[in-house]
Amino acid sequence: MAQAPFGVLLANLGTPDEPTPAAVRRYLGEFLWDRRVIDVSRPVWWFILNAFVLRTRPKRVAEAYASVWEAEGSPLLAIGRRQQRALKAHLDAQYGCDIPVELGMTYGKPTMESAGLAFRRAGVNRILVLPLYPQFSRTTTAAVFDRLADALKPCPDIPELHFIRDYHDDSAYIAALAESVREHWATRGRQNHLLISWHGIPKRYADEGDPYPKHCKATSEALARALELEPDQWTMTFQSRFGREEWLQPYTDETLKNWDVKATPGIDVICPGFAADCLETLEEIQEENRGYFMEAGGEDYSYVPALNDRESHIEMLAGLVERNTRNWC
Ligand SMILES: C=CC1=C(C)c2cc3[nH]c(cc4nc(cc5[nH]c(cc1n2)c(C)c5CCC(=O)O)C(CCC(=O)O)=C4C)c(C)c3C=C
Ligand SMILES: [Fe+2]
Ligand SMILES: [Fe+2]
Repeated sequence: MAQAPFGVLLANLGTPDEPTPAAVRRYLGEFLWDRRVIDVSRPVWWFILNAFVLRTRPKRVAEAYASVWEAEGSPLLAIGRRQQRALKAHLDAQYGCDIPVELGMTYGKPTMESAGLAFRRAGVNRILVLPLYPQFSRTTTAAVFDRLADALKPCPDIPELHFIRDYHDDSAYIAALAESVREHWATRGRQNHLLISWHGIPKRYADEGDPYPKHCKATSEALARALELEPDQWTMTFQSRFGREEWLQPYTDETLKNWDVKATPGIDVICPGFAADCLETLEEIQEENRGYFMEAGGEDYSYVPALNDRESHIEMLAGLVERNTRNWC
């Protein structure tokens, strides 16, 4: 086979190795120490993190992970591996050569270093970095950038890199989301309303210039347009609050607890910011938040799965790769 013109690094957040308090503690210790995620002054945050957060949170969160753990491991990693294999098969056929596709996590395994080593072994010195975050945020996309730069620090030479910053308004991404909702309606029945839930960030980060909420709004509006929804047929909210600071509003859990169930007894819920299902969708959205809605008197609550390794998602990612590597082919 011909020499590969480039490699693709699929980057995602990372996940614990096991659904145990010890493994979750290791994972959270690395994740929550990143200044891109939490920017509180280091001595103050070191004390809060070690004296409180890492003493209490891992046990509860490990139980939540255990409830969604798959035979292949954490859903985020298991689905990430399936995405990696499917994208590679697609690109190999498209380019007629062996295109290395590696998975690298910002926190935990597989590390960015292991991905870099695989590219070196394959002999590629041009790498397309594709963070699996459609909407840019300093807390996720910029953290990939930092982690990659750290991984490259010991290298005497570095590869040529192209970094995809976001794809929140990519037409194939919006079409894949709309297709997944239509398919869900066809198989599970259509509810009265679509709730579009996004992982939140502290409001202060947005006030300081993080474009994340603007990207979420643009994706939500484009999806609603693609599905021909009227403004009163969809709502956008933010989930996964952490700490005491104000986060982006409206909050998903509060919205569901106060839902007007008489007017709208059934809802479909989608989380377009997650390229792969994970703890935040499978446990927090599909279980915990369903509970709030049903307790409020709701009748039907139906979660539309993430794009995961569905064909239209892989084709969309292959399209991004193609457009961003034209100079290299
Ligand atoms: C200050 C804390 C956090 C910010 C800011 C944040 C932003 C953010 N996160 C994602 C995507 C994911 N987050 C996931 C889990 C998770 N997130 C936080 C905290 C912040 N996230 C924590 C503490 C956790 C772990 C679980 C817990 O302790 O509650 C995951 C799932 C990982 C998995 O293993 O399944 C994802 C994915 C985005 C997109 C985002 C900002 C845009
Ligand atoms: Fe998060
Ligand atoms: Fe959560």
